[in-house]
Amino acid sequence: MSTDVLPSDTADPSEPEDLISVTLLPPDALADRLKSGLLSFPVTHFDADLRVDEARYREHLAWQSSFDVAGLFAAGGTGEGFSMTSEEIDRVVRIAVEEAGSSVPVLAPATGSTAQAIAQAQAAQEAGASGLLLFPPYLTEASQAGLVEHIGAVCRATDLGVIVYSRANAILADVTVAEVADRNPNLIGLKDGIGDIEQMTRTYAKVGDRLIYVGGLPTAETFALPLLQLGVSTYSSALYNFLPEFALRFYAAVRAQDRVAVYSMLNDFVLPYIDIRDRTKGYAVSIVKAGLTAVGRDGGRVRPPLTDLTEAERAELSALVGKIS
Ligand SMILES: O=CCCC(=O)C(=O)O
Repeated sequence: MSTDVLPSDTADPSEPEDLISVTLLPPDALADRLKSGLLSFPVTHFDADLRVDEARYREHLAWQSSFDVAGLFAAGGTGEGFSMTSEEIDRVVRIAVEEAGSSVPVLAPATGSTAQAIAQAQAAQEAGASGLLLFPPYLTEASQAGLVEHIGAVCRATDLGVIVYSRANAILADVTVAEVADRNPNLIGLKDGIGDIEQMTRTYAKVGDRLIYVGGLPTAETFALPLLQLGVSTYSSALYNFLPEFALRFYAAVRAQDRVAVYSMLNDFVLPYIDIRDRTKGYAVSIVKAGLTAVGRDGGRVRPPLTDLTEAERAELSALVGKIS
């Protein structure tokens, strides 16, 4: 298993320069790239039998990477990585690197047990991914000391930059974030899936710019403006899947701290959108696929344990999308 990652200053002459410059970024360069813009978390398309629909996924990736985004996280939360086998994740990551990797850094998930996350991290490096998003371990509760060991084991298994996802059974205290940042040079970021203002404040106060910070709550636009003030570097946008121009306009308004523009877009779309989203657990992903269908790009169905929007909810969403399109 090759573990050497060619940083751009030792490019392989047989590789086209742009491929080396985007997909094989050293961790610190990846961090700088990711914090510079909005982050794409593409859905993964499934066919009528809920198998990965490669053709439609490729088409979606080509569209998503044609706009100015800083990174693309394959098989992330919105990508339903939690519903895939390791083999499917590897396949989806390889497709994403092929389809989008020459224009935007592609990051892969590392999920589940420590052993599984290590195997996925090494497969992702082999597949040409630029970095990793380390998800919480599966199911079990864990102590902070146990999470430090889990995160360290995965970081040591790869040369890629790693972003750790604080959420669910893996909520990281500020002192834990400081410890894993100190122990793991290739740990480049923290994705916040909690939205606790005090916790984010304490973490940034203690760790500062040693890490980048990704706002990663469902429909992250809702929290983007206040989180920016706490030190959060950027955020992941699921809305970007079906309203890329809107999502980029929203991101620009957040960066400009244009409160009037941000609240206008929150009122016009985001808040009514999350009213639909909040009707059923898991809709944060299902509504994105329904949004793709609403804009004329079939998003397909979600896999269990998620459920799809009802026809009435789809009609409500289409009407909302129609108002801002
Ligand atoms: O707004 C979106 C959150 C997307 C995300 O962070 C994920 O899919 O994991």
